[in-house]
Amino acid sequence: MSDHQHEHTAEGDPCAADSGAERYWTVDEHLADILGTVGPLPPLDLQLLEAQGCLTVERITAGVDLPPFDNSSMDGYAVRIADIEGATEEYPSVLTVVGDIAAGAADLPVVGPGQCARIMTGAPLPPGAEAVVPVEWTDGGSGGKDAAVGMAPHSSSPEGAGGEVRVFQPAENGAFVRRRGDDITAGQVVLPEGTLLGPAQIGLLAAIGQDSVRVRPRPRVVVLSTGSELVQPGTAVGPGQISDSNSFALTAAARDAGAIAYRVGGVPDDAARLREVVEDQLIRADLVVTSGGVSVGAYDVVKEALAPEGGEQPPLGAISFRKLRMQPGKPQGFGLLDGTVPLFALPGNPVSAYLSFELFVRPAIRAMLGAEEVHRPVVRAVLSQGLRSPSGRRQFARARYVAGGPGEPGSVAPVGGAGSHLVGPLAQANSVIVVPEDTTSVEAGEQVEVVLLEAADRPI
Ligand SMILES: Nc1nc2c(c(=O)[nH]1)N[C@H]1C(S)=C(S)[C@@H](COP(=O)(O)OP(=O)(O)OC[C@H]3O[C@@H](n4cnc5c(N)ncnc54)[C@H](O)[C@@H]3O)O[C@H]1N2
Ligand code: MOO
Repeated sequence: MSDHQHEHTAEGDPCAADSGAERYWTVDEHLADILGTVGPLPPLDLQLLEAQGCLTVERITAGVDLPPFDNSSMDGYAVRIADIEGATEEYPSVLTVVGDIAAGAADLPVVGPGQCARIMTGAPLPPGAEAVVPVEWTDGGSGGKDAAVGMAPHSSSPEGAGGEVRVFQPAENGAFVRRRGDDITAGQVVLPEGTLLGPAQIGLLAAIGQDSVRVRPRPRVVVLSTGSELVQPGTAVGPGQISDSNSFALTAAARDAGAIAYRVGGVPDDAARLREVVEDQLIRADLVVTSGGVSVGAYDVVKEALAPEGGEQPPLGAISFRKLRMQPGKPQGFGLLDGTVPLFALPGNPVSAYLSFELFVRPAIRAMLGAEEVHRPVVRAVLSQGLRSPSGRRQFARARYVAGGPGEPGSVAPVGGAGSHLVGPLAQANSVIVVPEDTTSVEAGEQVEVVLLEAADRPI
């Protein structure tokens, strides 16, 4: 066995120390419990920019035509086509300019035979006009024979809105005119139910005059970490202390999943204090995530606070603490606070906490958002180095995945060892290799299942 393979054995891993008597849940049973408990949040009307990244809950119908009126797609002259038939550079049509129409103009001149109106892009086509000729096809009203390259600004040259203009080319009926309703007609369904609102969809809603939209809102996720050893990053780390990294990683992961996430810094190992904090946070939480304090240690306060045994206080909710057939992430707590707010009590080891979030909390957040696909993408890839795995556990080994060429599987290499404290390699990983419960080793060259943690597409 190579040194590298040795690193990936479960030897020395605390998760290997099972008592045997207790019932273990499978990963799939735990996930089924979660997805059977958590559902989409009730819809809300949100301001357009608040709704970015959310899914619509009803189809959106336009109440207006777009464009709302016939208008010019060019800066030029609004003309009657009979007046410019056969026009050439040598024999231009000479038209009388009866007015100047800016975008937003409401009072429009009538264009009669032999007449035209100077018109800007987006300005309404005046009555009588049938087409627009771009200013480049004219002398721009200069009286000269040469084509104009542009128009003098109205403020410095108001005379351009009068006098005469020479047109050097004919145009077809409707040339450079954007017709009312050629984009969208009133009554048309512009976004089906379940549309993900990105920039273009938000722009469309604004274009049809909507300032709010009915969506599944982003869940508000409160992340708290427990442990008296924790200090906040930026403050001095004393003997036996460590920086609280879980609350940062999990808050970032919650945002990445599409939630509005609130990070609550470390709560000391004091069950009464933790109960208070959780109760306070319930005001703003659609989902609560804690890390630490769920194994069998004397200071594992999350269990004590949330599922007190024989205590005086009633439990805050029905939180079940269980062991899973997985590594990392063996101890897990899940249930509803107050009968409504899901709480995930994740293990404290940083790798366990983060991977538990990706595998269990992220799907719950996405289910609350109303997403159809709640899981990270899974692919098959060729393992580039042998890997050992504990028996009876589904192992999630941190890895780097490289996509293959067209029609080819990608390749995947484990990074770091199996220790749940290894945050360095975790930051290099873009995926996890899934080794099934009954597999204790996989050889280089074999295909494995890989969960991609960095999807190419966005959260929902
Ligand atoms: N006798 C046993 N001991 C342990 C078992 C077991 O079955 N029997 N399970 C081990 C496994 S597996 C895990 S995972 C951990 C879970 O422990 P807890 O959830 O109770 O977490 P803590 O004890 O509070 O902390 C574990 C570890 O993680 C560090 N930690 C905690 N919070 C943070 C944070 N916010 N940021 C960074 N690091 C954090 C903490 O300092 C500990 O080193 O239990 C094993 N033990
Ligand atoms: O099972 Mo624990 O690996 O360190 O979460």
